[in-house]
Parts: sequence; structure tokens; C-alpha cells
Amino acid sequence: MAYLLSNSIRVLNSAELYKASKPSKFANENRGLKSTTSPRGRGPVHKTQKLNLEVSPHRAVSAVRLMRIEFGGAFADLLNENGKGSGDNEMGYVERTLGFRTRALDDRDLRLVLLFIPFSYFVTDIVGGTIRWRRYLDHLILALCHGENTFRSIEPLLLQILRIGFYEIVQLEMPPYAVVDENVRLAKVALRPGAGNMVNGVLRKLVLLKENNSLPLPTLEGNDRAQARALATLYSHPVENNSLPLPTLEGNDRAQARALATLYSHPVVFNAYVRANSGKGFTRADLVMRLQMLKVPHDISPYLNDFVRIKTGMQIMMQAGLLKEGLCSVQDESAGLIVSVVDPQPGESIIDCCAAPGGKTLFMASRLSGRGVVSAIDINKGRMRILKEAAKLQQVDDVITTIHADLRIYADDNHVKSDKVLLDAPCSGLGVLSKRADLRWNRRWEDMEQLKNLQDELLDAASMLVKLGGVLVYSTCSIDPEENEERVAAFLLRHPEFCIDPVDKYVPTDFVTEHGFYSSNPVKHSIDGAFAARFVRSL
Ligand SMILES: C[S@@+](CC[C@H](N)C(=O)[O-])C[C@H]1O[C@@H](n2cnc3c(N)ncnc32)[C@H](O)[C@@H]1O
Repeated sequence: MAYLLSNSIRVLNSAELYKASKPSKFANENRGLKSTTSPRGRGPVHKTQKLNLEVSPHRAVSAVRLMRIEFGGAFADLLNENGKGSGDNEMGYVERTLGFRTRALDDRDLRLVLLFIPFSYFVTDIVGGTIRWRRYLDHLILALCHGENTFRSIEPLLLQILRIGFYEIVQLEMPPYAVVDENVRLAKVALRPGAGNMVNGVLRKLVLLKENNSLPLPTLEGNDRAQARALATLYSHPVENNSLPLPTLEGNDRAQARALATLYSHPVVFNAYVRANSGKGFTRADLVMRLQMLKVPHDISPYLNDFVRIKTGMQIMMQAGLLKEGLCSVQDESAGLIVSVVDPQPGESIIDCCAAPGGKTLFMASRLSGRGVVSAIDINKGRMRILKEAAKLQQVDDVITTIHADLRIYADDNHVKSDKVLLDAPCSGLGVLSKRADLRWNRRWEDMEQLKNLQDELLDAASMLVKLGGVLVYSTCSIDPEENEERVAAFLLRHPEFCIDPVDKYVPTDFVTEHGFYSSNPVKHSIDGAFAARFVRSL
């Protein structure tokens, strides 16, 4: 899971940016920015407070975020990790990297994937998409730059601007000449006129090739290795060591093969899944009526009573204020089905052990119909803040208690026993590869051992909070057996006081494994991959 990976957010100053690449023929001109030596002696920092209203703020912010992610180890969804704090600093990062500020972006522009999956062209779309398609985009840029040497000499910021332009034209199919103009302006102002000319030339070439349907794409020819590389480019997937390797063609193992199959089938996000907030008295029938009035095409979820599927028109829904008013929220059905496995009933006491940012807490709370309590525990303060805000917005805060703590310490110190306990454990996120753009490039297989140990420790801690006859649910958003079935088997060996309660009473049979667990798979079910096991305490 994200939090286990490096989370250091540092922006390279301009000197470092230039150092990161060889001198470029595009880098020869003076950027014309005033700079002085940093008090920390780390090279020049820009003194300017220049506000530039001509440059597209979305693209400027996106370019800077891409720099932070690629060179500073920040995440594509970095605001989710840190709550609003990162957003407040956004313009500081922009100014330090580009030398000027842009129009400030509001919350709707900036806030992010987990609670509001954006289906419009916001910063997160551009950043997420550009990262997701990086290998594919770089292949095209290289082809249009005439050779590896030229490509390698492109300075990092210029490369990000090109990637943004390529992504917008090739994947988002935005009006090409507007894209060209905006990215040329950004390159000119942030770098220098020559950089703008270069962006102009390359993007225009791309537009022509796309219009003629003759993009220079790799073909599936040659030996296994060559074909694997071509596939990796077409699906924008890493082949290097330390990343998710390509399966099957080079004989890697089952979990990796499944992960990539997922990716191949769904390189782009499928539907938006929206949950009507029945806790606020807003039923799915109410939601459907509003969607009909807004002319937003939708389908009813076949699996969950409160859920609706939306293919297009998410932006219309957002503009109508349905999300802002807390009437509904974006939530994948795989997460909703985990709540079905918990099966919250009015009057129950439930502990959500790893609760933030709160998707499942909020759904469970809405199921209590105002009677009972969900105690939401999480170690991450920023994410807890998001949970609290959402609980208020959705008017379910009367049945939610938030506890900022390390579950392991909390369980040792507090001898509370609840009817039901959910442990939605930190995991690799292999079930959500199609949404988590950065994961495929950042995941390190060495982290897995550490992650599995944490999952075991958290399961032990969560089990201490379950009363006799009570229920424990262990869930992940991974499709990797090492994090799922193997963790369950190890837990049962350590805890004979628990036995498996098959989930067939709670979710459609299509999701029930032969051992009685819940398992969703993006390829099979067109929702995120997830897993849940339900145990009952018998001793
Ligand atoms: C998969 S996410 C939970 C998602 C959440 N259940 C939801 O539906 O929105 C895992 C969470 O575990 C939390 N976490 C990790 N280690 C923890 C610990 N030792 N104690 C409590 N929470 C922890 C992380 O902060 C993260 O928010």
C-alpha cells in the first residue's frame, strides 16, 4: 500500500532539474528568471512572486506534480495521503519549480481520486493519465524526436510538458490545436521560447500522424522477449527489475500474471460507481430520479442496492452538487461488497480498524440507520481528517467515533469488544492497478515481506477487539493470494478461537471462492479487485 512506499515529497530546484539530464540543445537559452543562492546552499531558488494568468494553471500544476512524483517520490494521489496540507503548498511548489505562480486552483480542481474519481479533465486526470501511459507516451515522443540521443537530452520539465501534450492528444482526444497552444505557452514561459518552438513542432507532428491514423506504434514481432517489450509499451507497463515484471511470456508467477491481465483488459478506468447516501435519507430511487433529470446515462448495480453505475456525465453530476451536498459518493462496488460481507445491522457496535479515508466506515454508518456505532481507527491523521469531513457532509457523524491511533497499540491498551470488526488492511493495491496510476512504476517487490508482516500484526490486533460470537472481517484491495488466502491460513493457525464463516449469505455467488471467501476480479466482474474473509469468534 502506498503508505509503505517512500513518501518523501521534495521538489527539485531548477539546478537539480537541469543536473538530472544531459545538457540539451533545447536547454541552451537563458530562462530569464532571477535567482539567488538558497540559504540552505542547495543551489538557486527563485525569488519572484510573479503571477502568470496566461498559462493554463491545470497544466502548470500538472507538470510540477509530475516532477514531484518522478523525482521527489511523491504519489499521484499525494493530496489524499496528506489531506489539504499539500494543496495549500501547491503554488509554492509551482513557483519554486517554474518561477511563477498561476491562478489558484480550487478544491474541485485539486481534490482527488479516492472520494471524487474525476471523469473530467482535472489536474488528477492529467497527472494520473500521464503517469499511467508514461512508457507509451515516451515511445511516441522518442519516435518523433528522431533518435534516442535527442530524447535523452530533453530536460525533465520539458519532457513532462511533452508527455502532458501527448497524453491529452492521444489518450484524452482533446481538441488538438488548443492542446498545442497551451503546452507551447507553458514551455515558453516556464523555460524559454526555444522550448516552446520544440513543443510546437513535435506536437503538430503528432496531431498529423494521429489524424492520418499512422502513429508509430510497436508491432508484436520477433522472439518472446521482443514481443513482451512491445506489449509493455502498448499497455504502458514496466519491464525493468524491481517493478511489476511482465508475466507469462517470460515465465513469471501467477499473481503477477493476474495483475497484468487485469491491466491489459482494463488499461482505462471502466465505470464510475456511485452510492446513494441512504443514511441521509437519499435512496437509490432518489438518485436515479436526479440522474434522469440531469440526463446522465446510468445503470443500476446488479450487486448492491444503494449503487448506480455511470459511464459518462460524472462532471454534470458534480456540477449539480450531488457529491458536494453529501447525497451520494463515489465508491467502487468492490468496496461496497466488503461492507456487505460485514453486514452491519442497526444497533451494533462495529470497529473499522484501518478506516481512513473512510469509504467503508461511511457506508457501514449509513447502514446503521442512526442506531449503533462505528469506531473508526487509523494511524494517518490527514486521512482521518478527510473521513471526519465526509462523515459530517453525509450526516452520519452521529454514529461515528474517530480514533487516531496505531491499531496494534490501541488493541493492547483498550479491552473493548465489539459485535463486528473490519480490518481493511494496507496492501499492495494489486486489485486497483487500473486506477492507481503510479503503482506500476513504484511498487517494489522487496516491500512485500514487510507488508505481509504488518498484515499479520494488524490481524492479531483486530482479533483482540472481537467479542465472543462476534465477527471479524479481513479485507484487502489486492488479488494477490499472498496477501489474501495465505494471510487467512496463517491467522487461523495462530488463532484457533476463530473459524471461517462462508460469505455466500452476504454477496452474490459469483464472488464466492471455493473456500467461502469474497473475491472480485476486474477482468471477471468489471469492478476493482478485492478480497474478504469473514470469521466468527467461537471461544
Ligand atoms: C486500505 S487503507 C483503508 C481504506 C479504508 N478502509 C476505506 O475504505 O476508505 C489502509 C489504511 O490503514 C491505515 N493503517 C496502516 N497501518 C496502520 C496501523 N498500524 N494502525 C492503524 N491504521 C493503519 C493506513 O493509514 C490506511 O489509511
